[in-house]
Amino acid sequence: MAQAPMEEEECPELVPIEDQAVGGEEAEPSHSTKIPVTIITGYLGAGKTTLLNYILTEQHTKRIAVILNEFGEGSALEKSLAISQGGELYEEWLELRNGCLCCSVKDNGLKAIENLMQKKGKFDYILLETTGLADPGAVASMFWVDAELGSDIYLDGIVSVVDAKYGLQHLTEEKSDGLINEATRQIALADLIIINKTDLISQEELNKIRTAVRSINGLVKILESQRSRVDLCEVLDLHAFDSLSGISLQKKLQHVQTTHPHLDKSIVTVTFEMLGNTTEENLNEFIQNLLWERSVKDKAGHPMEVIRLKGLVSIKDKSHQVIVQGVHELYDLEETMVSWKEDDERTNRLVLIGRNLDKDILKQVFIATMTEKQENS
Ligand SMILES: Nc1nc2c(ncn2[C@@H]2O[C@H](COP(=O)(O)OP(=O)(O)OP(=O)(O)O)[C@@H](O)[C@H]2O)c(=O)[nH]1
Ligand SMILES: [Zn+2]
Repeated sequence: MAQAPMEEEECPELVPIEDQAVGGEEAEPSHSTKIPVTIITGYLGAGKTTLLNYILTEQHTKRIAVILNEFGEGSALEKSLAISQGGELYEEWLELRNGCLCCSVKDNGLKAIENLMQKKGKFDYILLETTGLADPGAVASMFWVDAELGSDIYLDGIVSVVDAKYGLQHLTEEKSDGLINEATRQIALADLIIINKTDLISQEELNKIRTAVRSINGLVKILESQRSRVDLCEVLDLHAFDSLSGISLQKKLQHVQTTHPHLDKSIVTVTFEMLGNTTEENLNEFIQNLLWERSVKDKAGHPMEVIRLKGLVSIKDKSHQVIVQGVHELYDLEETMVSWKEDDERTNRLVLIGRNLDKDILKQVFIATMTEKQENS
């Protein structure tokens, strides 16, 4: 179950979600009948639309719906949701009641998708292109949370297209409010990175951008492309957010290394492993202190800011490995299909991507949370 902190900001004029219980469909749709959504993000002009078009022309077995997510900054009250399928373009107008992306999209965007599916029949796949300045975390969260509401859509993965020529420049742009810039967020959150437009740069420049991307996200798979031409098996059906990714995550986690600040002074990947079992309660406490309370601080006293969290942990009395997923303040624990063998050493491995992260402190806090409650109980 994805967990979110209690909403503190006020969220005016939320449109109530109607038609929740249409017909007698009580059983949650099984995974195979749910429709995956891949979020395609990347800075302005990086090659997102080119990738979408490439997928649409290459993919002939799936009915793919494409959503151009023009929601975002600014005060525009109406935005269009264009959906193309098999070359036809449908457009629906959405009214955004306020400027808040997460609130408006959550209630209107999904509704529009669901309405469209009712009208046009089911799709096999949804591709959603965000605007270049979007924080994909907000968009990802809405699909993730909605999965709890019995929606038949699930988040498959976040793909970020990086402009080979201007990517470095985008990553170093400083925001006046001191927040993490969008280009960096898009890389931190990605399950797959495509460095596109490699025709425009030298091998040396390519190495530089690769290094920069890797320094931010130590976990992500990196592809290179021209005109966004990549093997579609690497893009679709990643299952990056569900327990099916348990096996591949296990392999991946073994190779992740803590990265060191490179460009942006502070965004890094930190990974650590702790032998033993934890409990669900302790794990929740650790994660909530980190993501919600922001009470875990680095040596200089800055709160650690986690954008993406992944892990495989061992919960006492559970026979299978448990996968931990986090995007911003949302997180989720789910039992995988990978069981602990008799002679396996039970272990917990976490990967965190974010700012002001200090591996030693994180490890200490994790251990402290693990032992604290066990002694009490
Ligand atoms: N040289 C070169 N140009 C490319 C490549 N891929 C895409 N382009 C061009 O780059 C421009 C932007 O591509 P888009 O796919 O529209 O980029 P986008 O990320 O969707 O852009 P926005 O939606 O405006 O943020 C277009 O003119 C493309 O033709 C590439 O590999 N090499
Ligand atoms: Zn585009």
